This record gives sequence, structure tokens and C-alpha cells, in this order.
Amino acid sequence: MTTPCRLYIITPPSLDPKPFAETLKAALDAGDVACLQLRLKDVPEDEIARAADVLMPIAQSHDVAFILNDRPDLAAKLGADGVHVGQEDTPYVEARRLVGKDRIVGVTCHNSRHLAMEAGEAGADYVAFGAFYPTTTKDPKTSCEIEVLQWWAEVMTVPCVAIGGITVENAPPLVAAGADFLAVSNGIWAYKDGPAAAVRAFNALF
Ligand SMILES: Cc1ncc(COP(=O)(O)OP(=O)(O)O)c(N)n1
Ligand SMILES: Cc1nc(C(=O)O)sc1CCOP(=O)(O)O
Ligand SMILES: [Mg+2]
Repeated sequence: MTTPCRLYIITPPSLDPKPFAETLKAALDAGDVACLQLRLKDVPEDEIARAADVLMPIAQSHDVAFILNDRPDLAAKLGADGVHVGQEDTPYVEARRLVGKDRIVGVTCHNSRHLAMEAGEAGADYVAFGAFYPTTTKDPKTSCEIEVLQWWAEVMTVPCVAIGGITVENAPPLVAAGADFLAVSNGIWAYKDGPAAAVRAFNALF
């Protein structure tokens, strides 16, 4: 039996924790969300820690796993539920050593079956493929064909995440291909009817 696709929300590239907390609560109240990734690039550690202090309890009280981007050391120190690392970040094995066996470690695999098999065999909790669509959130290294996702979902058991420019409108082929999670930033925060409506609309697709 296949499990339904779930939402993996990524925070906006910059945020003010106190006001953003209210937006986040409304979004997480609106429907099922599996993970929230705190992704603040090029900011000092204390800014990430301040944001995590405010946002992690909100995620966890909604049963949403709180994942920190890039920083396994800080994920362990702050008590996050996991970390996401890319190919230019801390290598998987070191990330796992830093966070321990009980936290989630996810790995960016771009559009590469080879990187995904390596990560899966090493013990990653999920592999992430992207970017599936054009995105304004970052300049992605690769674009990924839906076929890669479909192949992974058919052949492998390690969960896969689809990322990059995903919106309520363009998500259906990714869901049909077997993505376990859709990782979405702008498609949530800039949704025409607001983030809570986006969460409802994604859940209606699943
Ligand atoms: C779920 C998920 N997938 C991919 C990424 C991208 O990670 P990375 O390649 O390290 O790039 P940055 O996000 O660090 O700019 C991600 N963050 N989350
Ligand atoms: C953080 C990130 N990584 C990507 C990759 O392809 O690895 S695409 C991306 C941006 C995700 O944000 P949005 O949903 O706004 O496009
Ligand atoms: Mg990274």
C-alpha cells in the first residue's frame, strides 16, 4: 500500500520570528504538515537560534517535525527533530554523527539517481530531488525530470522529497509520480489566498 504524499514546508528566506509565528500557527492549524524546515541562509547563528526558539515549539505542538537547514551541530544543540544537508554542506556521515541516530537526516540529491542511492545506502531518512520547476527562492544547481522521482518511488523504499518551484497548480504530476513529500516555500507563503489556504489546497490534492 502506498502512503499519501505529505507537505514539507520551508520557511521564507527571511523572517521576523514573532510576527511570523502567527502566520505559521495559522498555516499549521489548516491541515496536515509533516515537516517545517527553518532555512535562513547567511545569517549569524544567534539569529537562527532565536528563530528556532520561537518556531520549533509551534511546529512540535502541531506534531510537525522541525528540521534545521545546513547545520547538524546546531540542530543537535537546539533540540531540532532533524537536519537537511546538501552536497556542499556537512557530509551525511558527519551530520549523522552530530545529530545521533534518532534525529532525521535528509540529503539533497539534485537530479542524480547515483547521489540518491549513495545517500539512501548510507542511511539518509529521505532523499530530495529538484528543482522540478523554476523558482525564485534560490538559483538551483540542477533541474530534475519527474521520471527520476517516478523511478525512485517505484524501486526504492527510502522516502523521496520533491522540491523547487512547487505550487498548488503544478504539484499534481509530482504527487502522481509518487513523491512522498512536497517541499514548498514560496508556493505556501505567496499563495493567492494566504498560507493557510495553501495548506488546505495541497492537502486536498493529496
Ligand atoms: C527538502 C530540501 N531539499 C533540498 C534542499 C536544498 O539544500 P541545499 O542543496 O543544501 O541548498 P540550500 O537549501 O542549503 O540552499 C533543502 N534545503 N531542503
Ligand atoms: C531550497 C531549494 N532547494 C532546491 C533544490 O533544487 O535543491 S529548490 C529550493 C527552493 C525551494 O523553494 P520554493 O518552493 O520557493 O521554490
Ligand atoms: Mg544546504
